[in-house]
Amino acid sequence: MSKTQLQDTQLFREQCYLAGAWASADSGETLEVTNPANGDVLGHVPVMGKAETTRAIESAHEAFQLWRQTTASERSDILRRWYELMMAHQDDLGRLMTLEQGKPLPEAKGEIAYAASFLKWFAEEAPRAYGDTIPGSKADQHILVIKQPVGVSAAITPWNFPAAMITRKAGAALAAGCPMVVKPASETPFSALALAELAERAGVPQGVLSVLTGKSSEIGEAMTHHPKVRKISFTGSTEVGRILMRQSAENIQKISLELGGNAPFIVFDDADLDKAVEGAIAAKFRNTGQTCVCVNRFIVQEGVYETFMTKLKHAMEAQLVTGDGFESGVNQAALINTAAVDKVREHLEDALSKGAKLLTGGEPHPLGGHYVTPTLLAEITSDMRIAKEETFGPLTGAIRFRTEEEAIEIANDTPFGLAAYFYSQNIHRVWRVAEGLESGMIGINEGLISNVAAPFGGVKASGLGREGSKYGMDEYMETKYLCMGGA
Ligand SMILES: NC(=O)C1=CN([C@@H]2O[C@H](COP(=O)(O)OP(=O)(O)OC[C@H]3O[C@@H](n4cnc5c(N)ncnc54)[C@H](OP(=O)(O)O)[C@@H]3O)[C@@H](O)[C@H]2O)C=CC1
Ligand SMILES: O=C(O)CCCC(=O)O
Repeated sequence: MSKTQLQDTQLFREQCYLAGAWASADSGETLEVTNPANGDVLGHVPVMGKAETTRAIESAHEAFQLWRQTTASERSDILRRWYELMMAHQDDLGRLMTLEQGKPLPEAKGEIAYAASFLKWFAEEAPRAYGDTIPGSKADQHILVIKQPVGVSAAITPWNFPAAMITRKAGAALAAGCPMVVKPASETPFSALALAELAERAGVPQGVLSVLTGKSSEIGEAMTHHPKVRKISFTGSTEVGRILMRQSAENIQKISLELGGNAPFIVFDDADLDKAVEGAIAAKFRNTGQTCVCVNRFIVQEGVYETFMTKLKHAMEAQLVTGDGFESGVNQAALINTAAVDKVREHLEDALSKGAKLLTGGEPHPLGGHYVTPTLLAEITSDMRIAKEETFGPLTGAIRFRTEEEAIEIANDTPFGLAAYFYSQNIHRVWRVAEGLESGMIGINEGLISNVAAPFGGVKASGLGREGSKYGMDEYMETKYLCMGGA
C-alpha cells in the first residue's frame, strides 16, 4: 500500500510494537495482508510467536510495577490523549480499516469514533474504582474493600471490529492499572498497529501496551501458559474461546470471552411493523452481517408474517447497496474471506434444500470475489443450519410462530445467548419476553444496542464477563477485603 494514501504515513506500521519499540519477528518472517474487496496486497506484518510474546509479557510485568502506582488521574490523562489522537486521525484510521477489513468508509469511520469512545469512557471511569466499607461483626473491627489491578492482561481480538475490540479491552485494562499485550486478527493488523502508534504518542509508557501479530495458537499458548499473565480477554469464535478457556485453567487466569451469537429478532402481532423493519435492517446488515450481535433468525408471528416479510424484502431491495467500501452510497461490503463467503452459501443451500422459500437475493453477486448478494428466506425451520449456527453474512430468514411462549422457546433453542431483539407495543409482554429470553443483551423495539455506557456480553456459549460500561473495569480488578481489628 502506498503510504501516501494516508495523511499521516507513520500510522501505517509493518512492524509490531513490542515493549515500547517497533520490532520485526525474531525469524524475520512476515505475513501478507490483503484487501478483501479486491485481493490487493496492502503490506506485511511480522510473524511473531512464543519468544516475542514472552518478552512482551515480561516487559509488561516490569511496567506493571510503575503503572499500578500511577494515580488514576494520570492514567486518565493518558487515555484521554489517546482518545483525542484517535479522533484527530479518524479519517486515516477509517481508511486503513476499509482497506484491510472491507467495511464501507463511513461505517469504518463510525467504528473509529465508537472505538475512541471506550478510551474516553475509561479515562472517566479510572478515578471511580471505588471500594467499600462494611460494618464489622465486632465492636473493634472494621471491614474495608479495595479494588486492585489484576496484573498483566492479554487480549486476542477479531477482524470484524479491528479497532473497537482493542480499545474496549485496553481502555478498561489501562484505566484499572493493568498493562496489556494485544494480538489482533491476522486479517486486520494495520488498524491495531496504528492504535499502538497513537498510544505511544499519547504517552502510554514502555511495556504498558504491546501489539503483536503472528501465529495465533502459539501466541495464545504463550499468553495462557505464562504465570505472570493474570487476565485473558478474547473476542472471536466460540471454538477458539473454548481452547483459551481450557488453556487458562492451568494458571487459573481470570478470563473474559465474547464469543459467537445466533441472535433472534421476534416480531409480535402488536409490533409497529415499519419500526420493526427499520430495526431489522440495522440489526441484520451492520458490517454486512459480520457482527456477533447481528440477527441470524427472524421469528415472526403468523398474523403479521406476510406483511413483515414483504416490507423487509422491499427495504432490503431499496436500501442495501453492495460494492467497494470506498464507493459512495455503498453500505454492504465484501466479506472478509472466502471461508466467510462459503459459509453463507452453505447456509443458503442447506435452507433451500430443506424447504425454505427465496424472497430476494440468492444468486451469486455479479462483482464476484468476496461479494455476497443480500438474501432473505421465508419458512425457515429449526433444523436448518441458518437457525442453529452463526451465519456472519448478509443472509437471513424467518420462522413463523403462533404464541408468545412458542416464540421464546424458539428464540432460546440455541447454545448461544449474546443479543436478542423483539418488537411489541404491549408493555406486559415486553417485560415477560425480556425476562424470558436467554441473552446477555436485549433490544426492545430497537435494532442498534451497542453503546459504550452499556454492559456488552453474553450468556451460555456466547461467553463470560462484560465489556464497556461501569462494569467493564471490574474484569481487570481484584476485590480485596481488609479486616481491621483492635480499632
Ligand atoms: N464474537 C465475534 O465478534 C466474532 C465471532 N466470529 C465467529 O467465528 C467465525 C470464524 O471466524 P474466525 O476469524 O475464524 O474467528 P477466530 O475465533 O478464529 O479468530 C479470532 C481471533 O482469535 C485468534 N485465534 C485463532 N485461533 C486461535 C488459537 N488457537 N489460540 C489463540 N488465538 C487464536 C485469531 O488469530 P488469527 O487471525 O491470527 O488466526 C483472531 O485474532 C466467524 O464466522 C464468526 O461466526 C468471528 C470473529 C468475531
Ligand atoms: O463481537 C463483535 O461482533 C463486536 C461487537 C461489536 C459491537 O460492539 O457492537
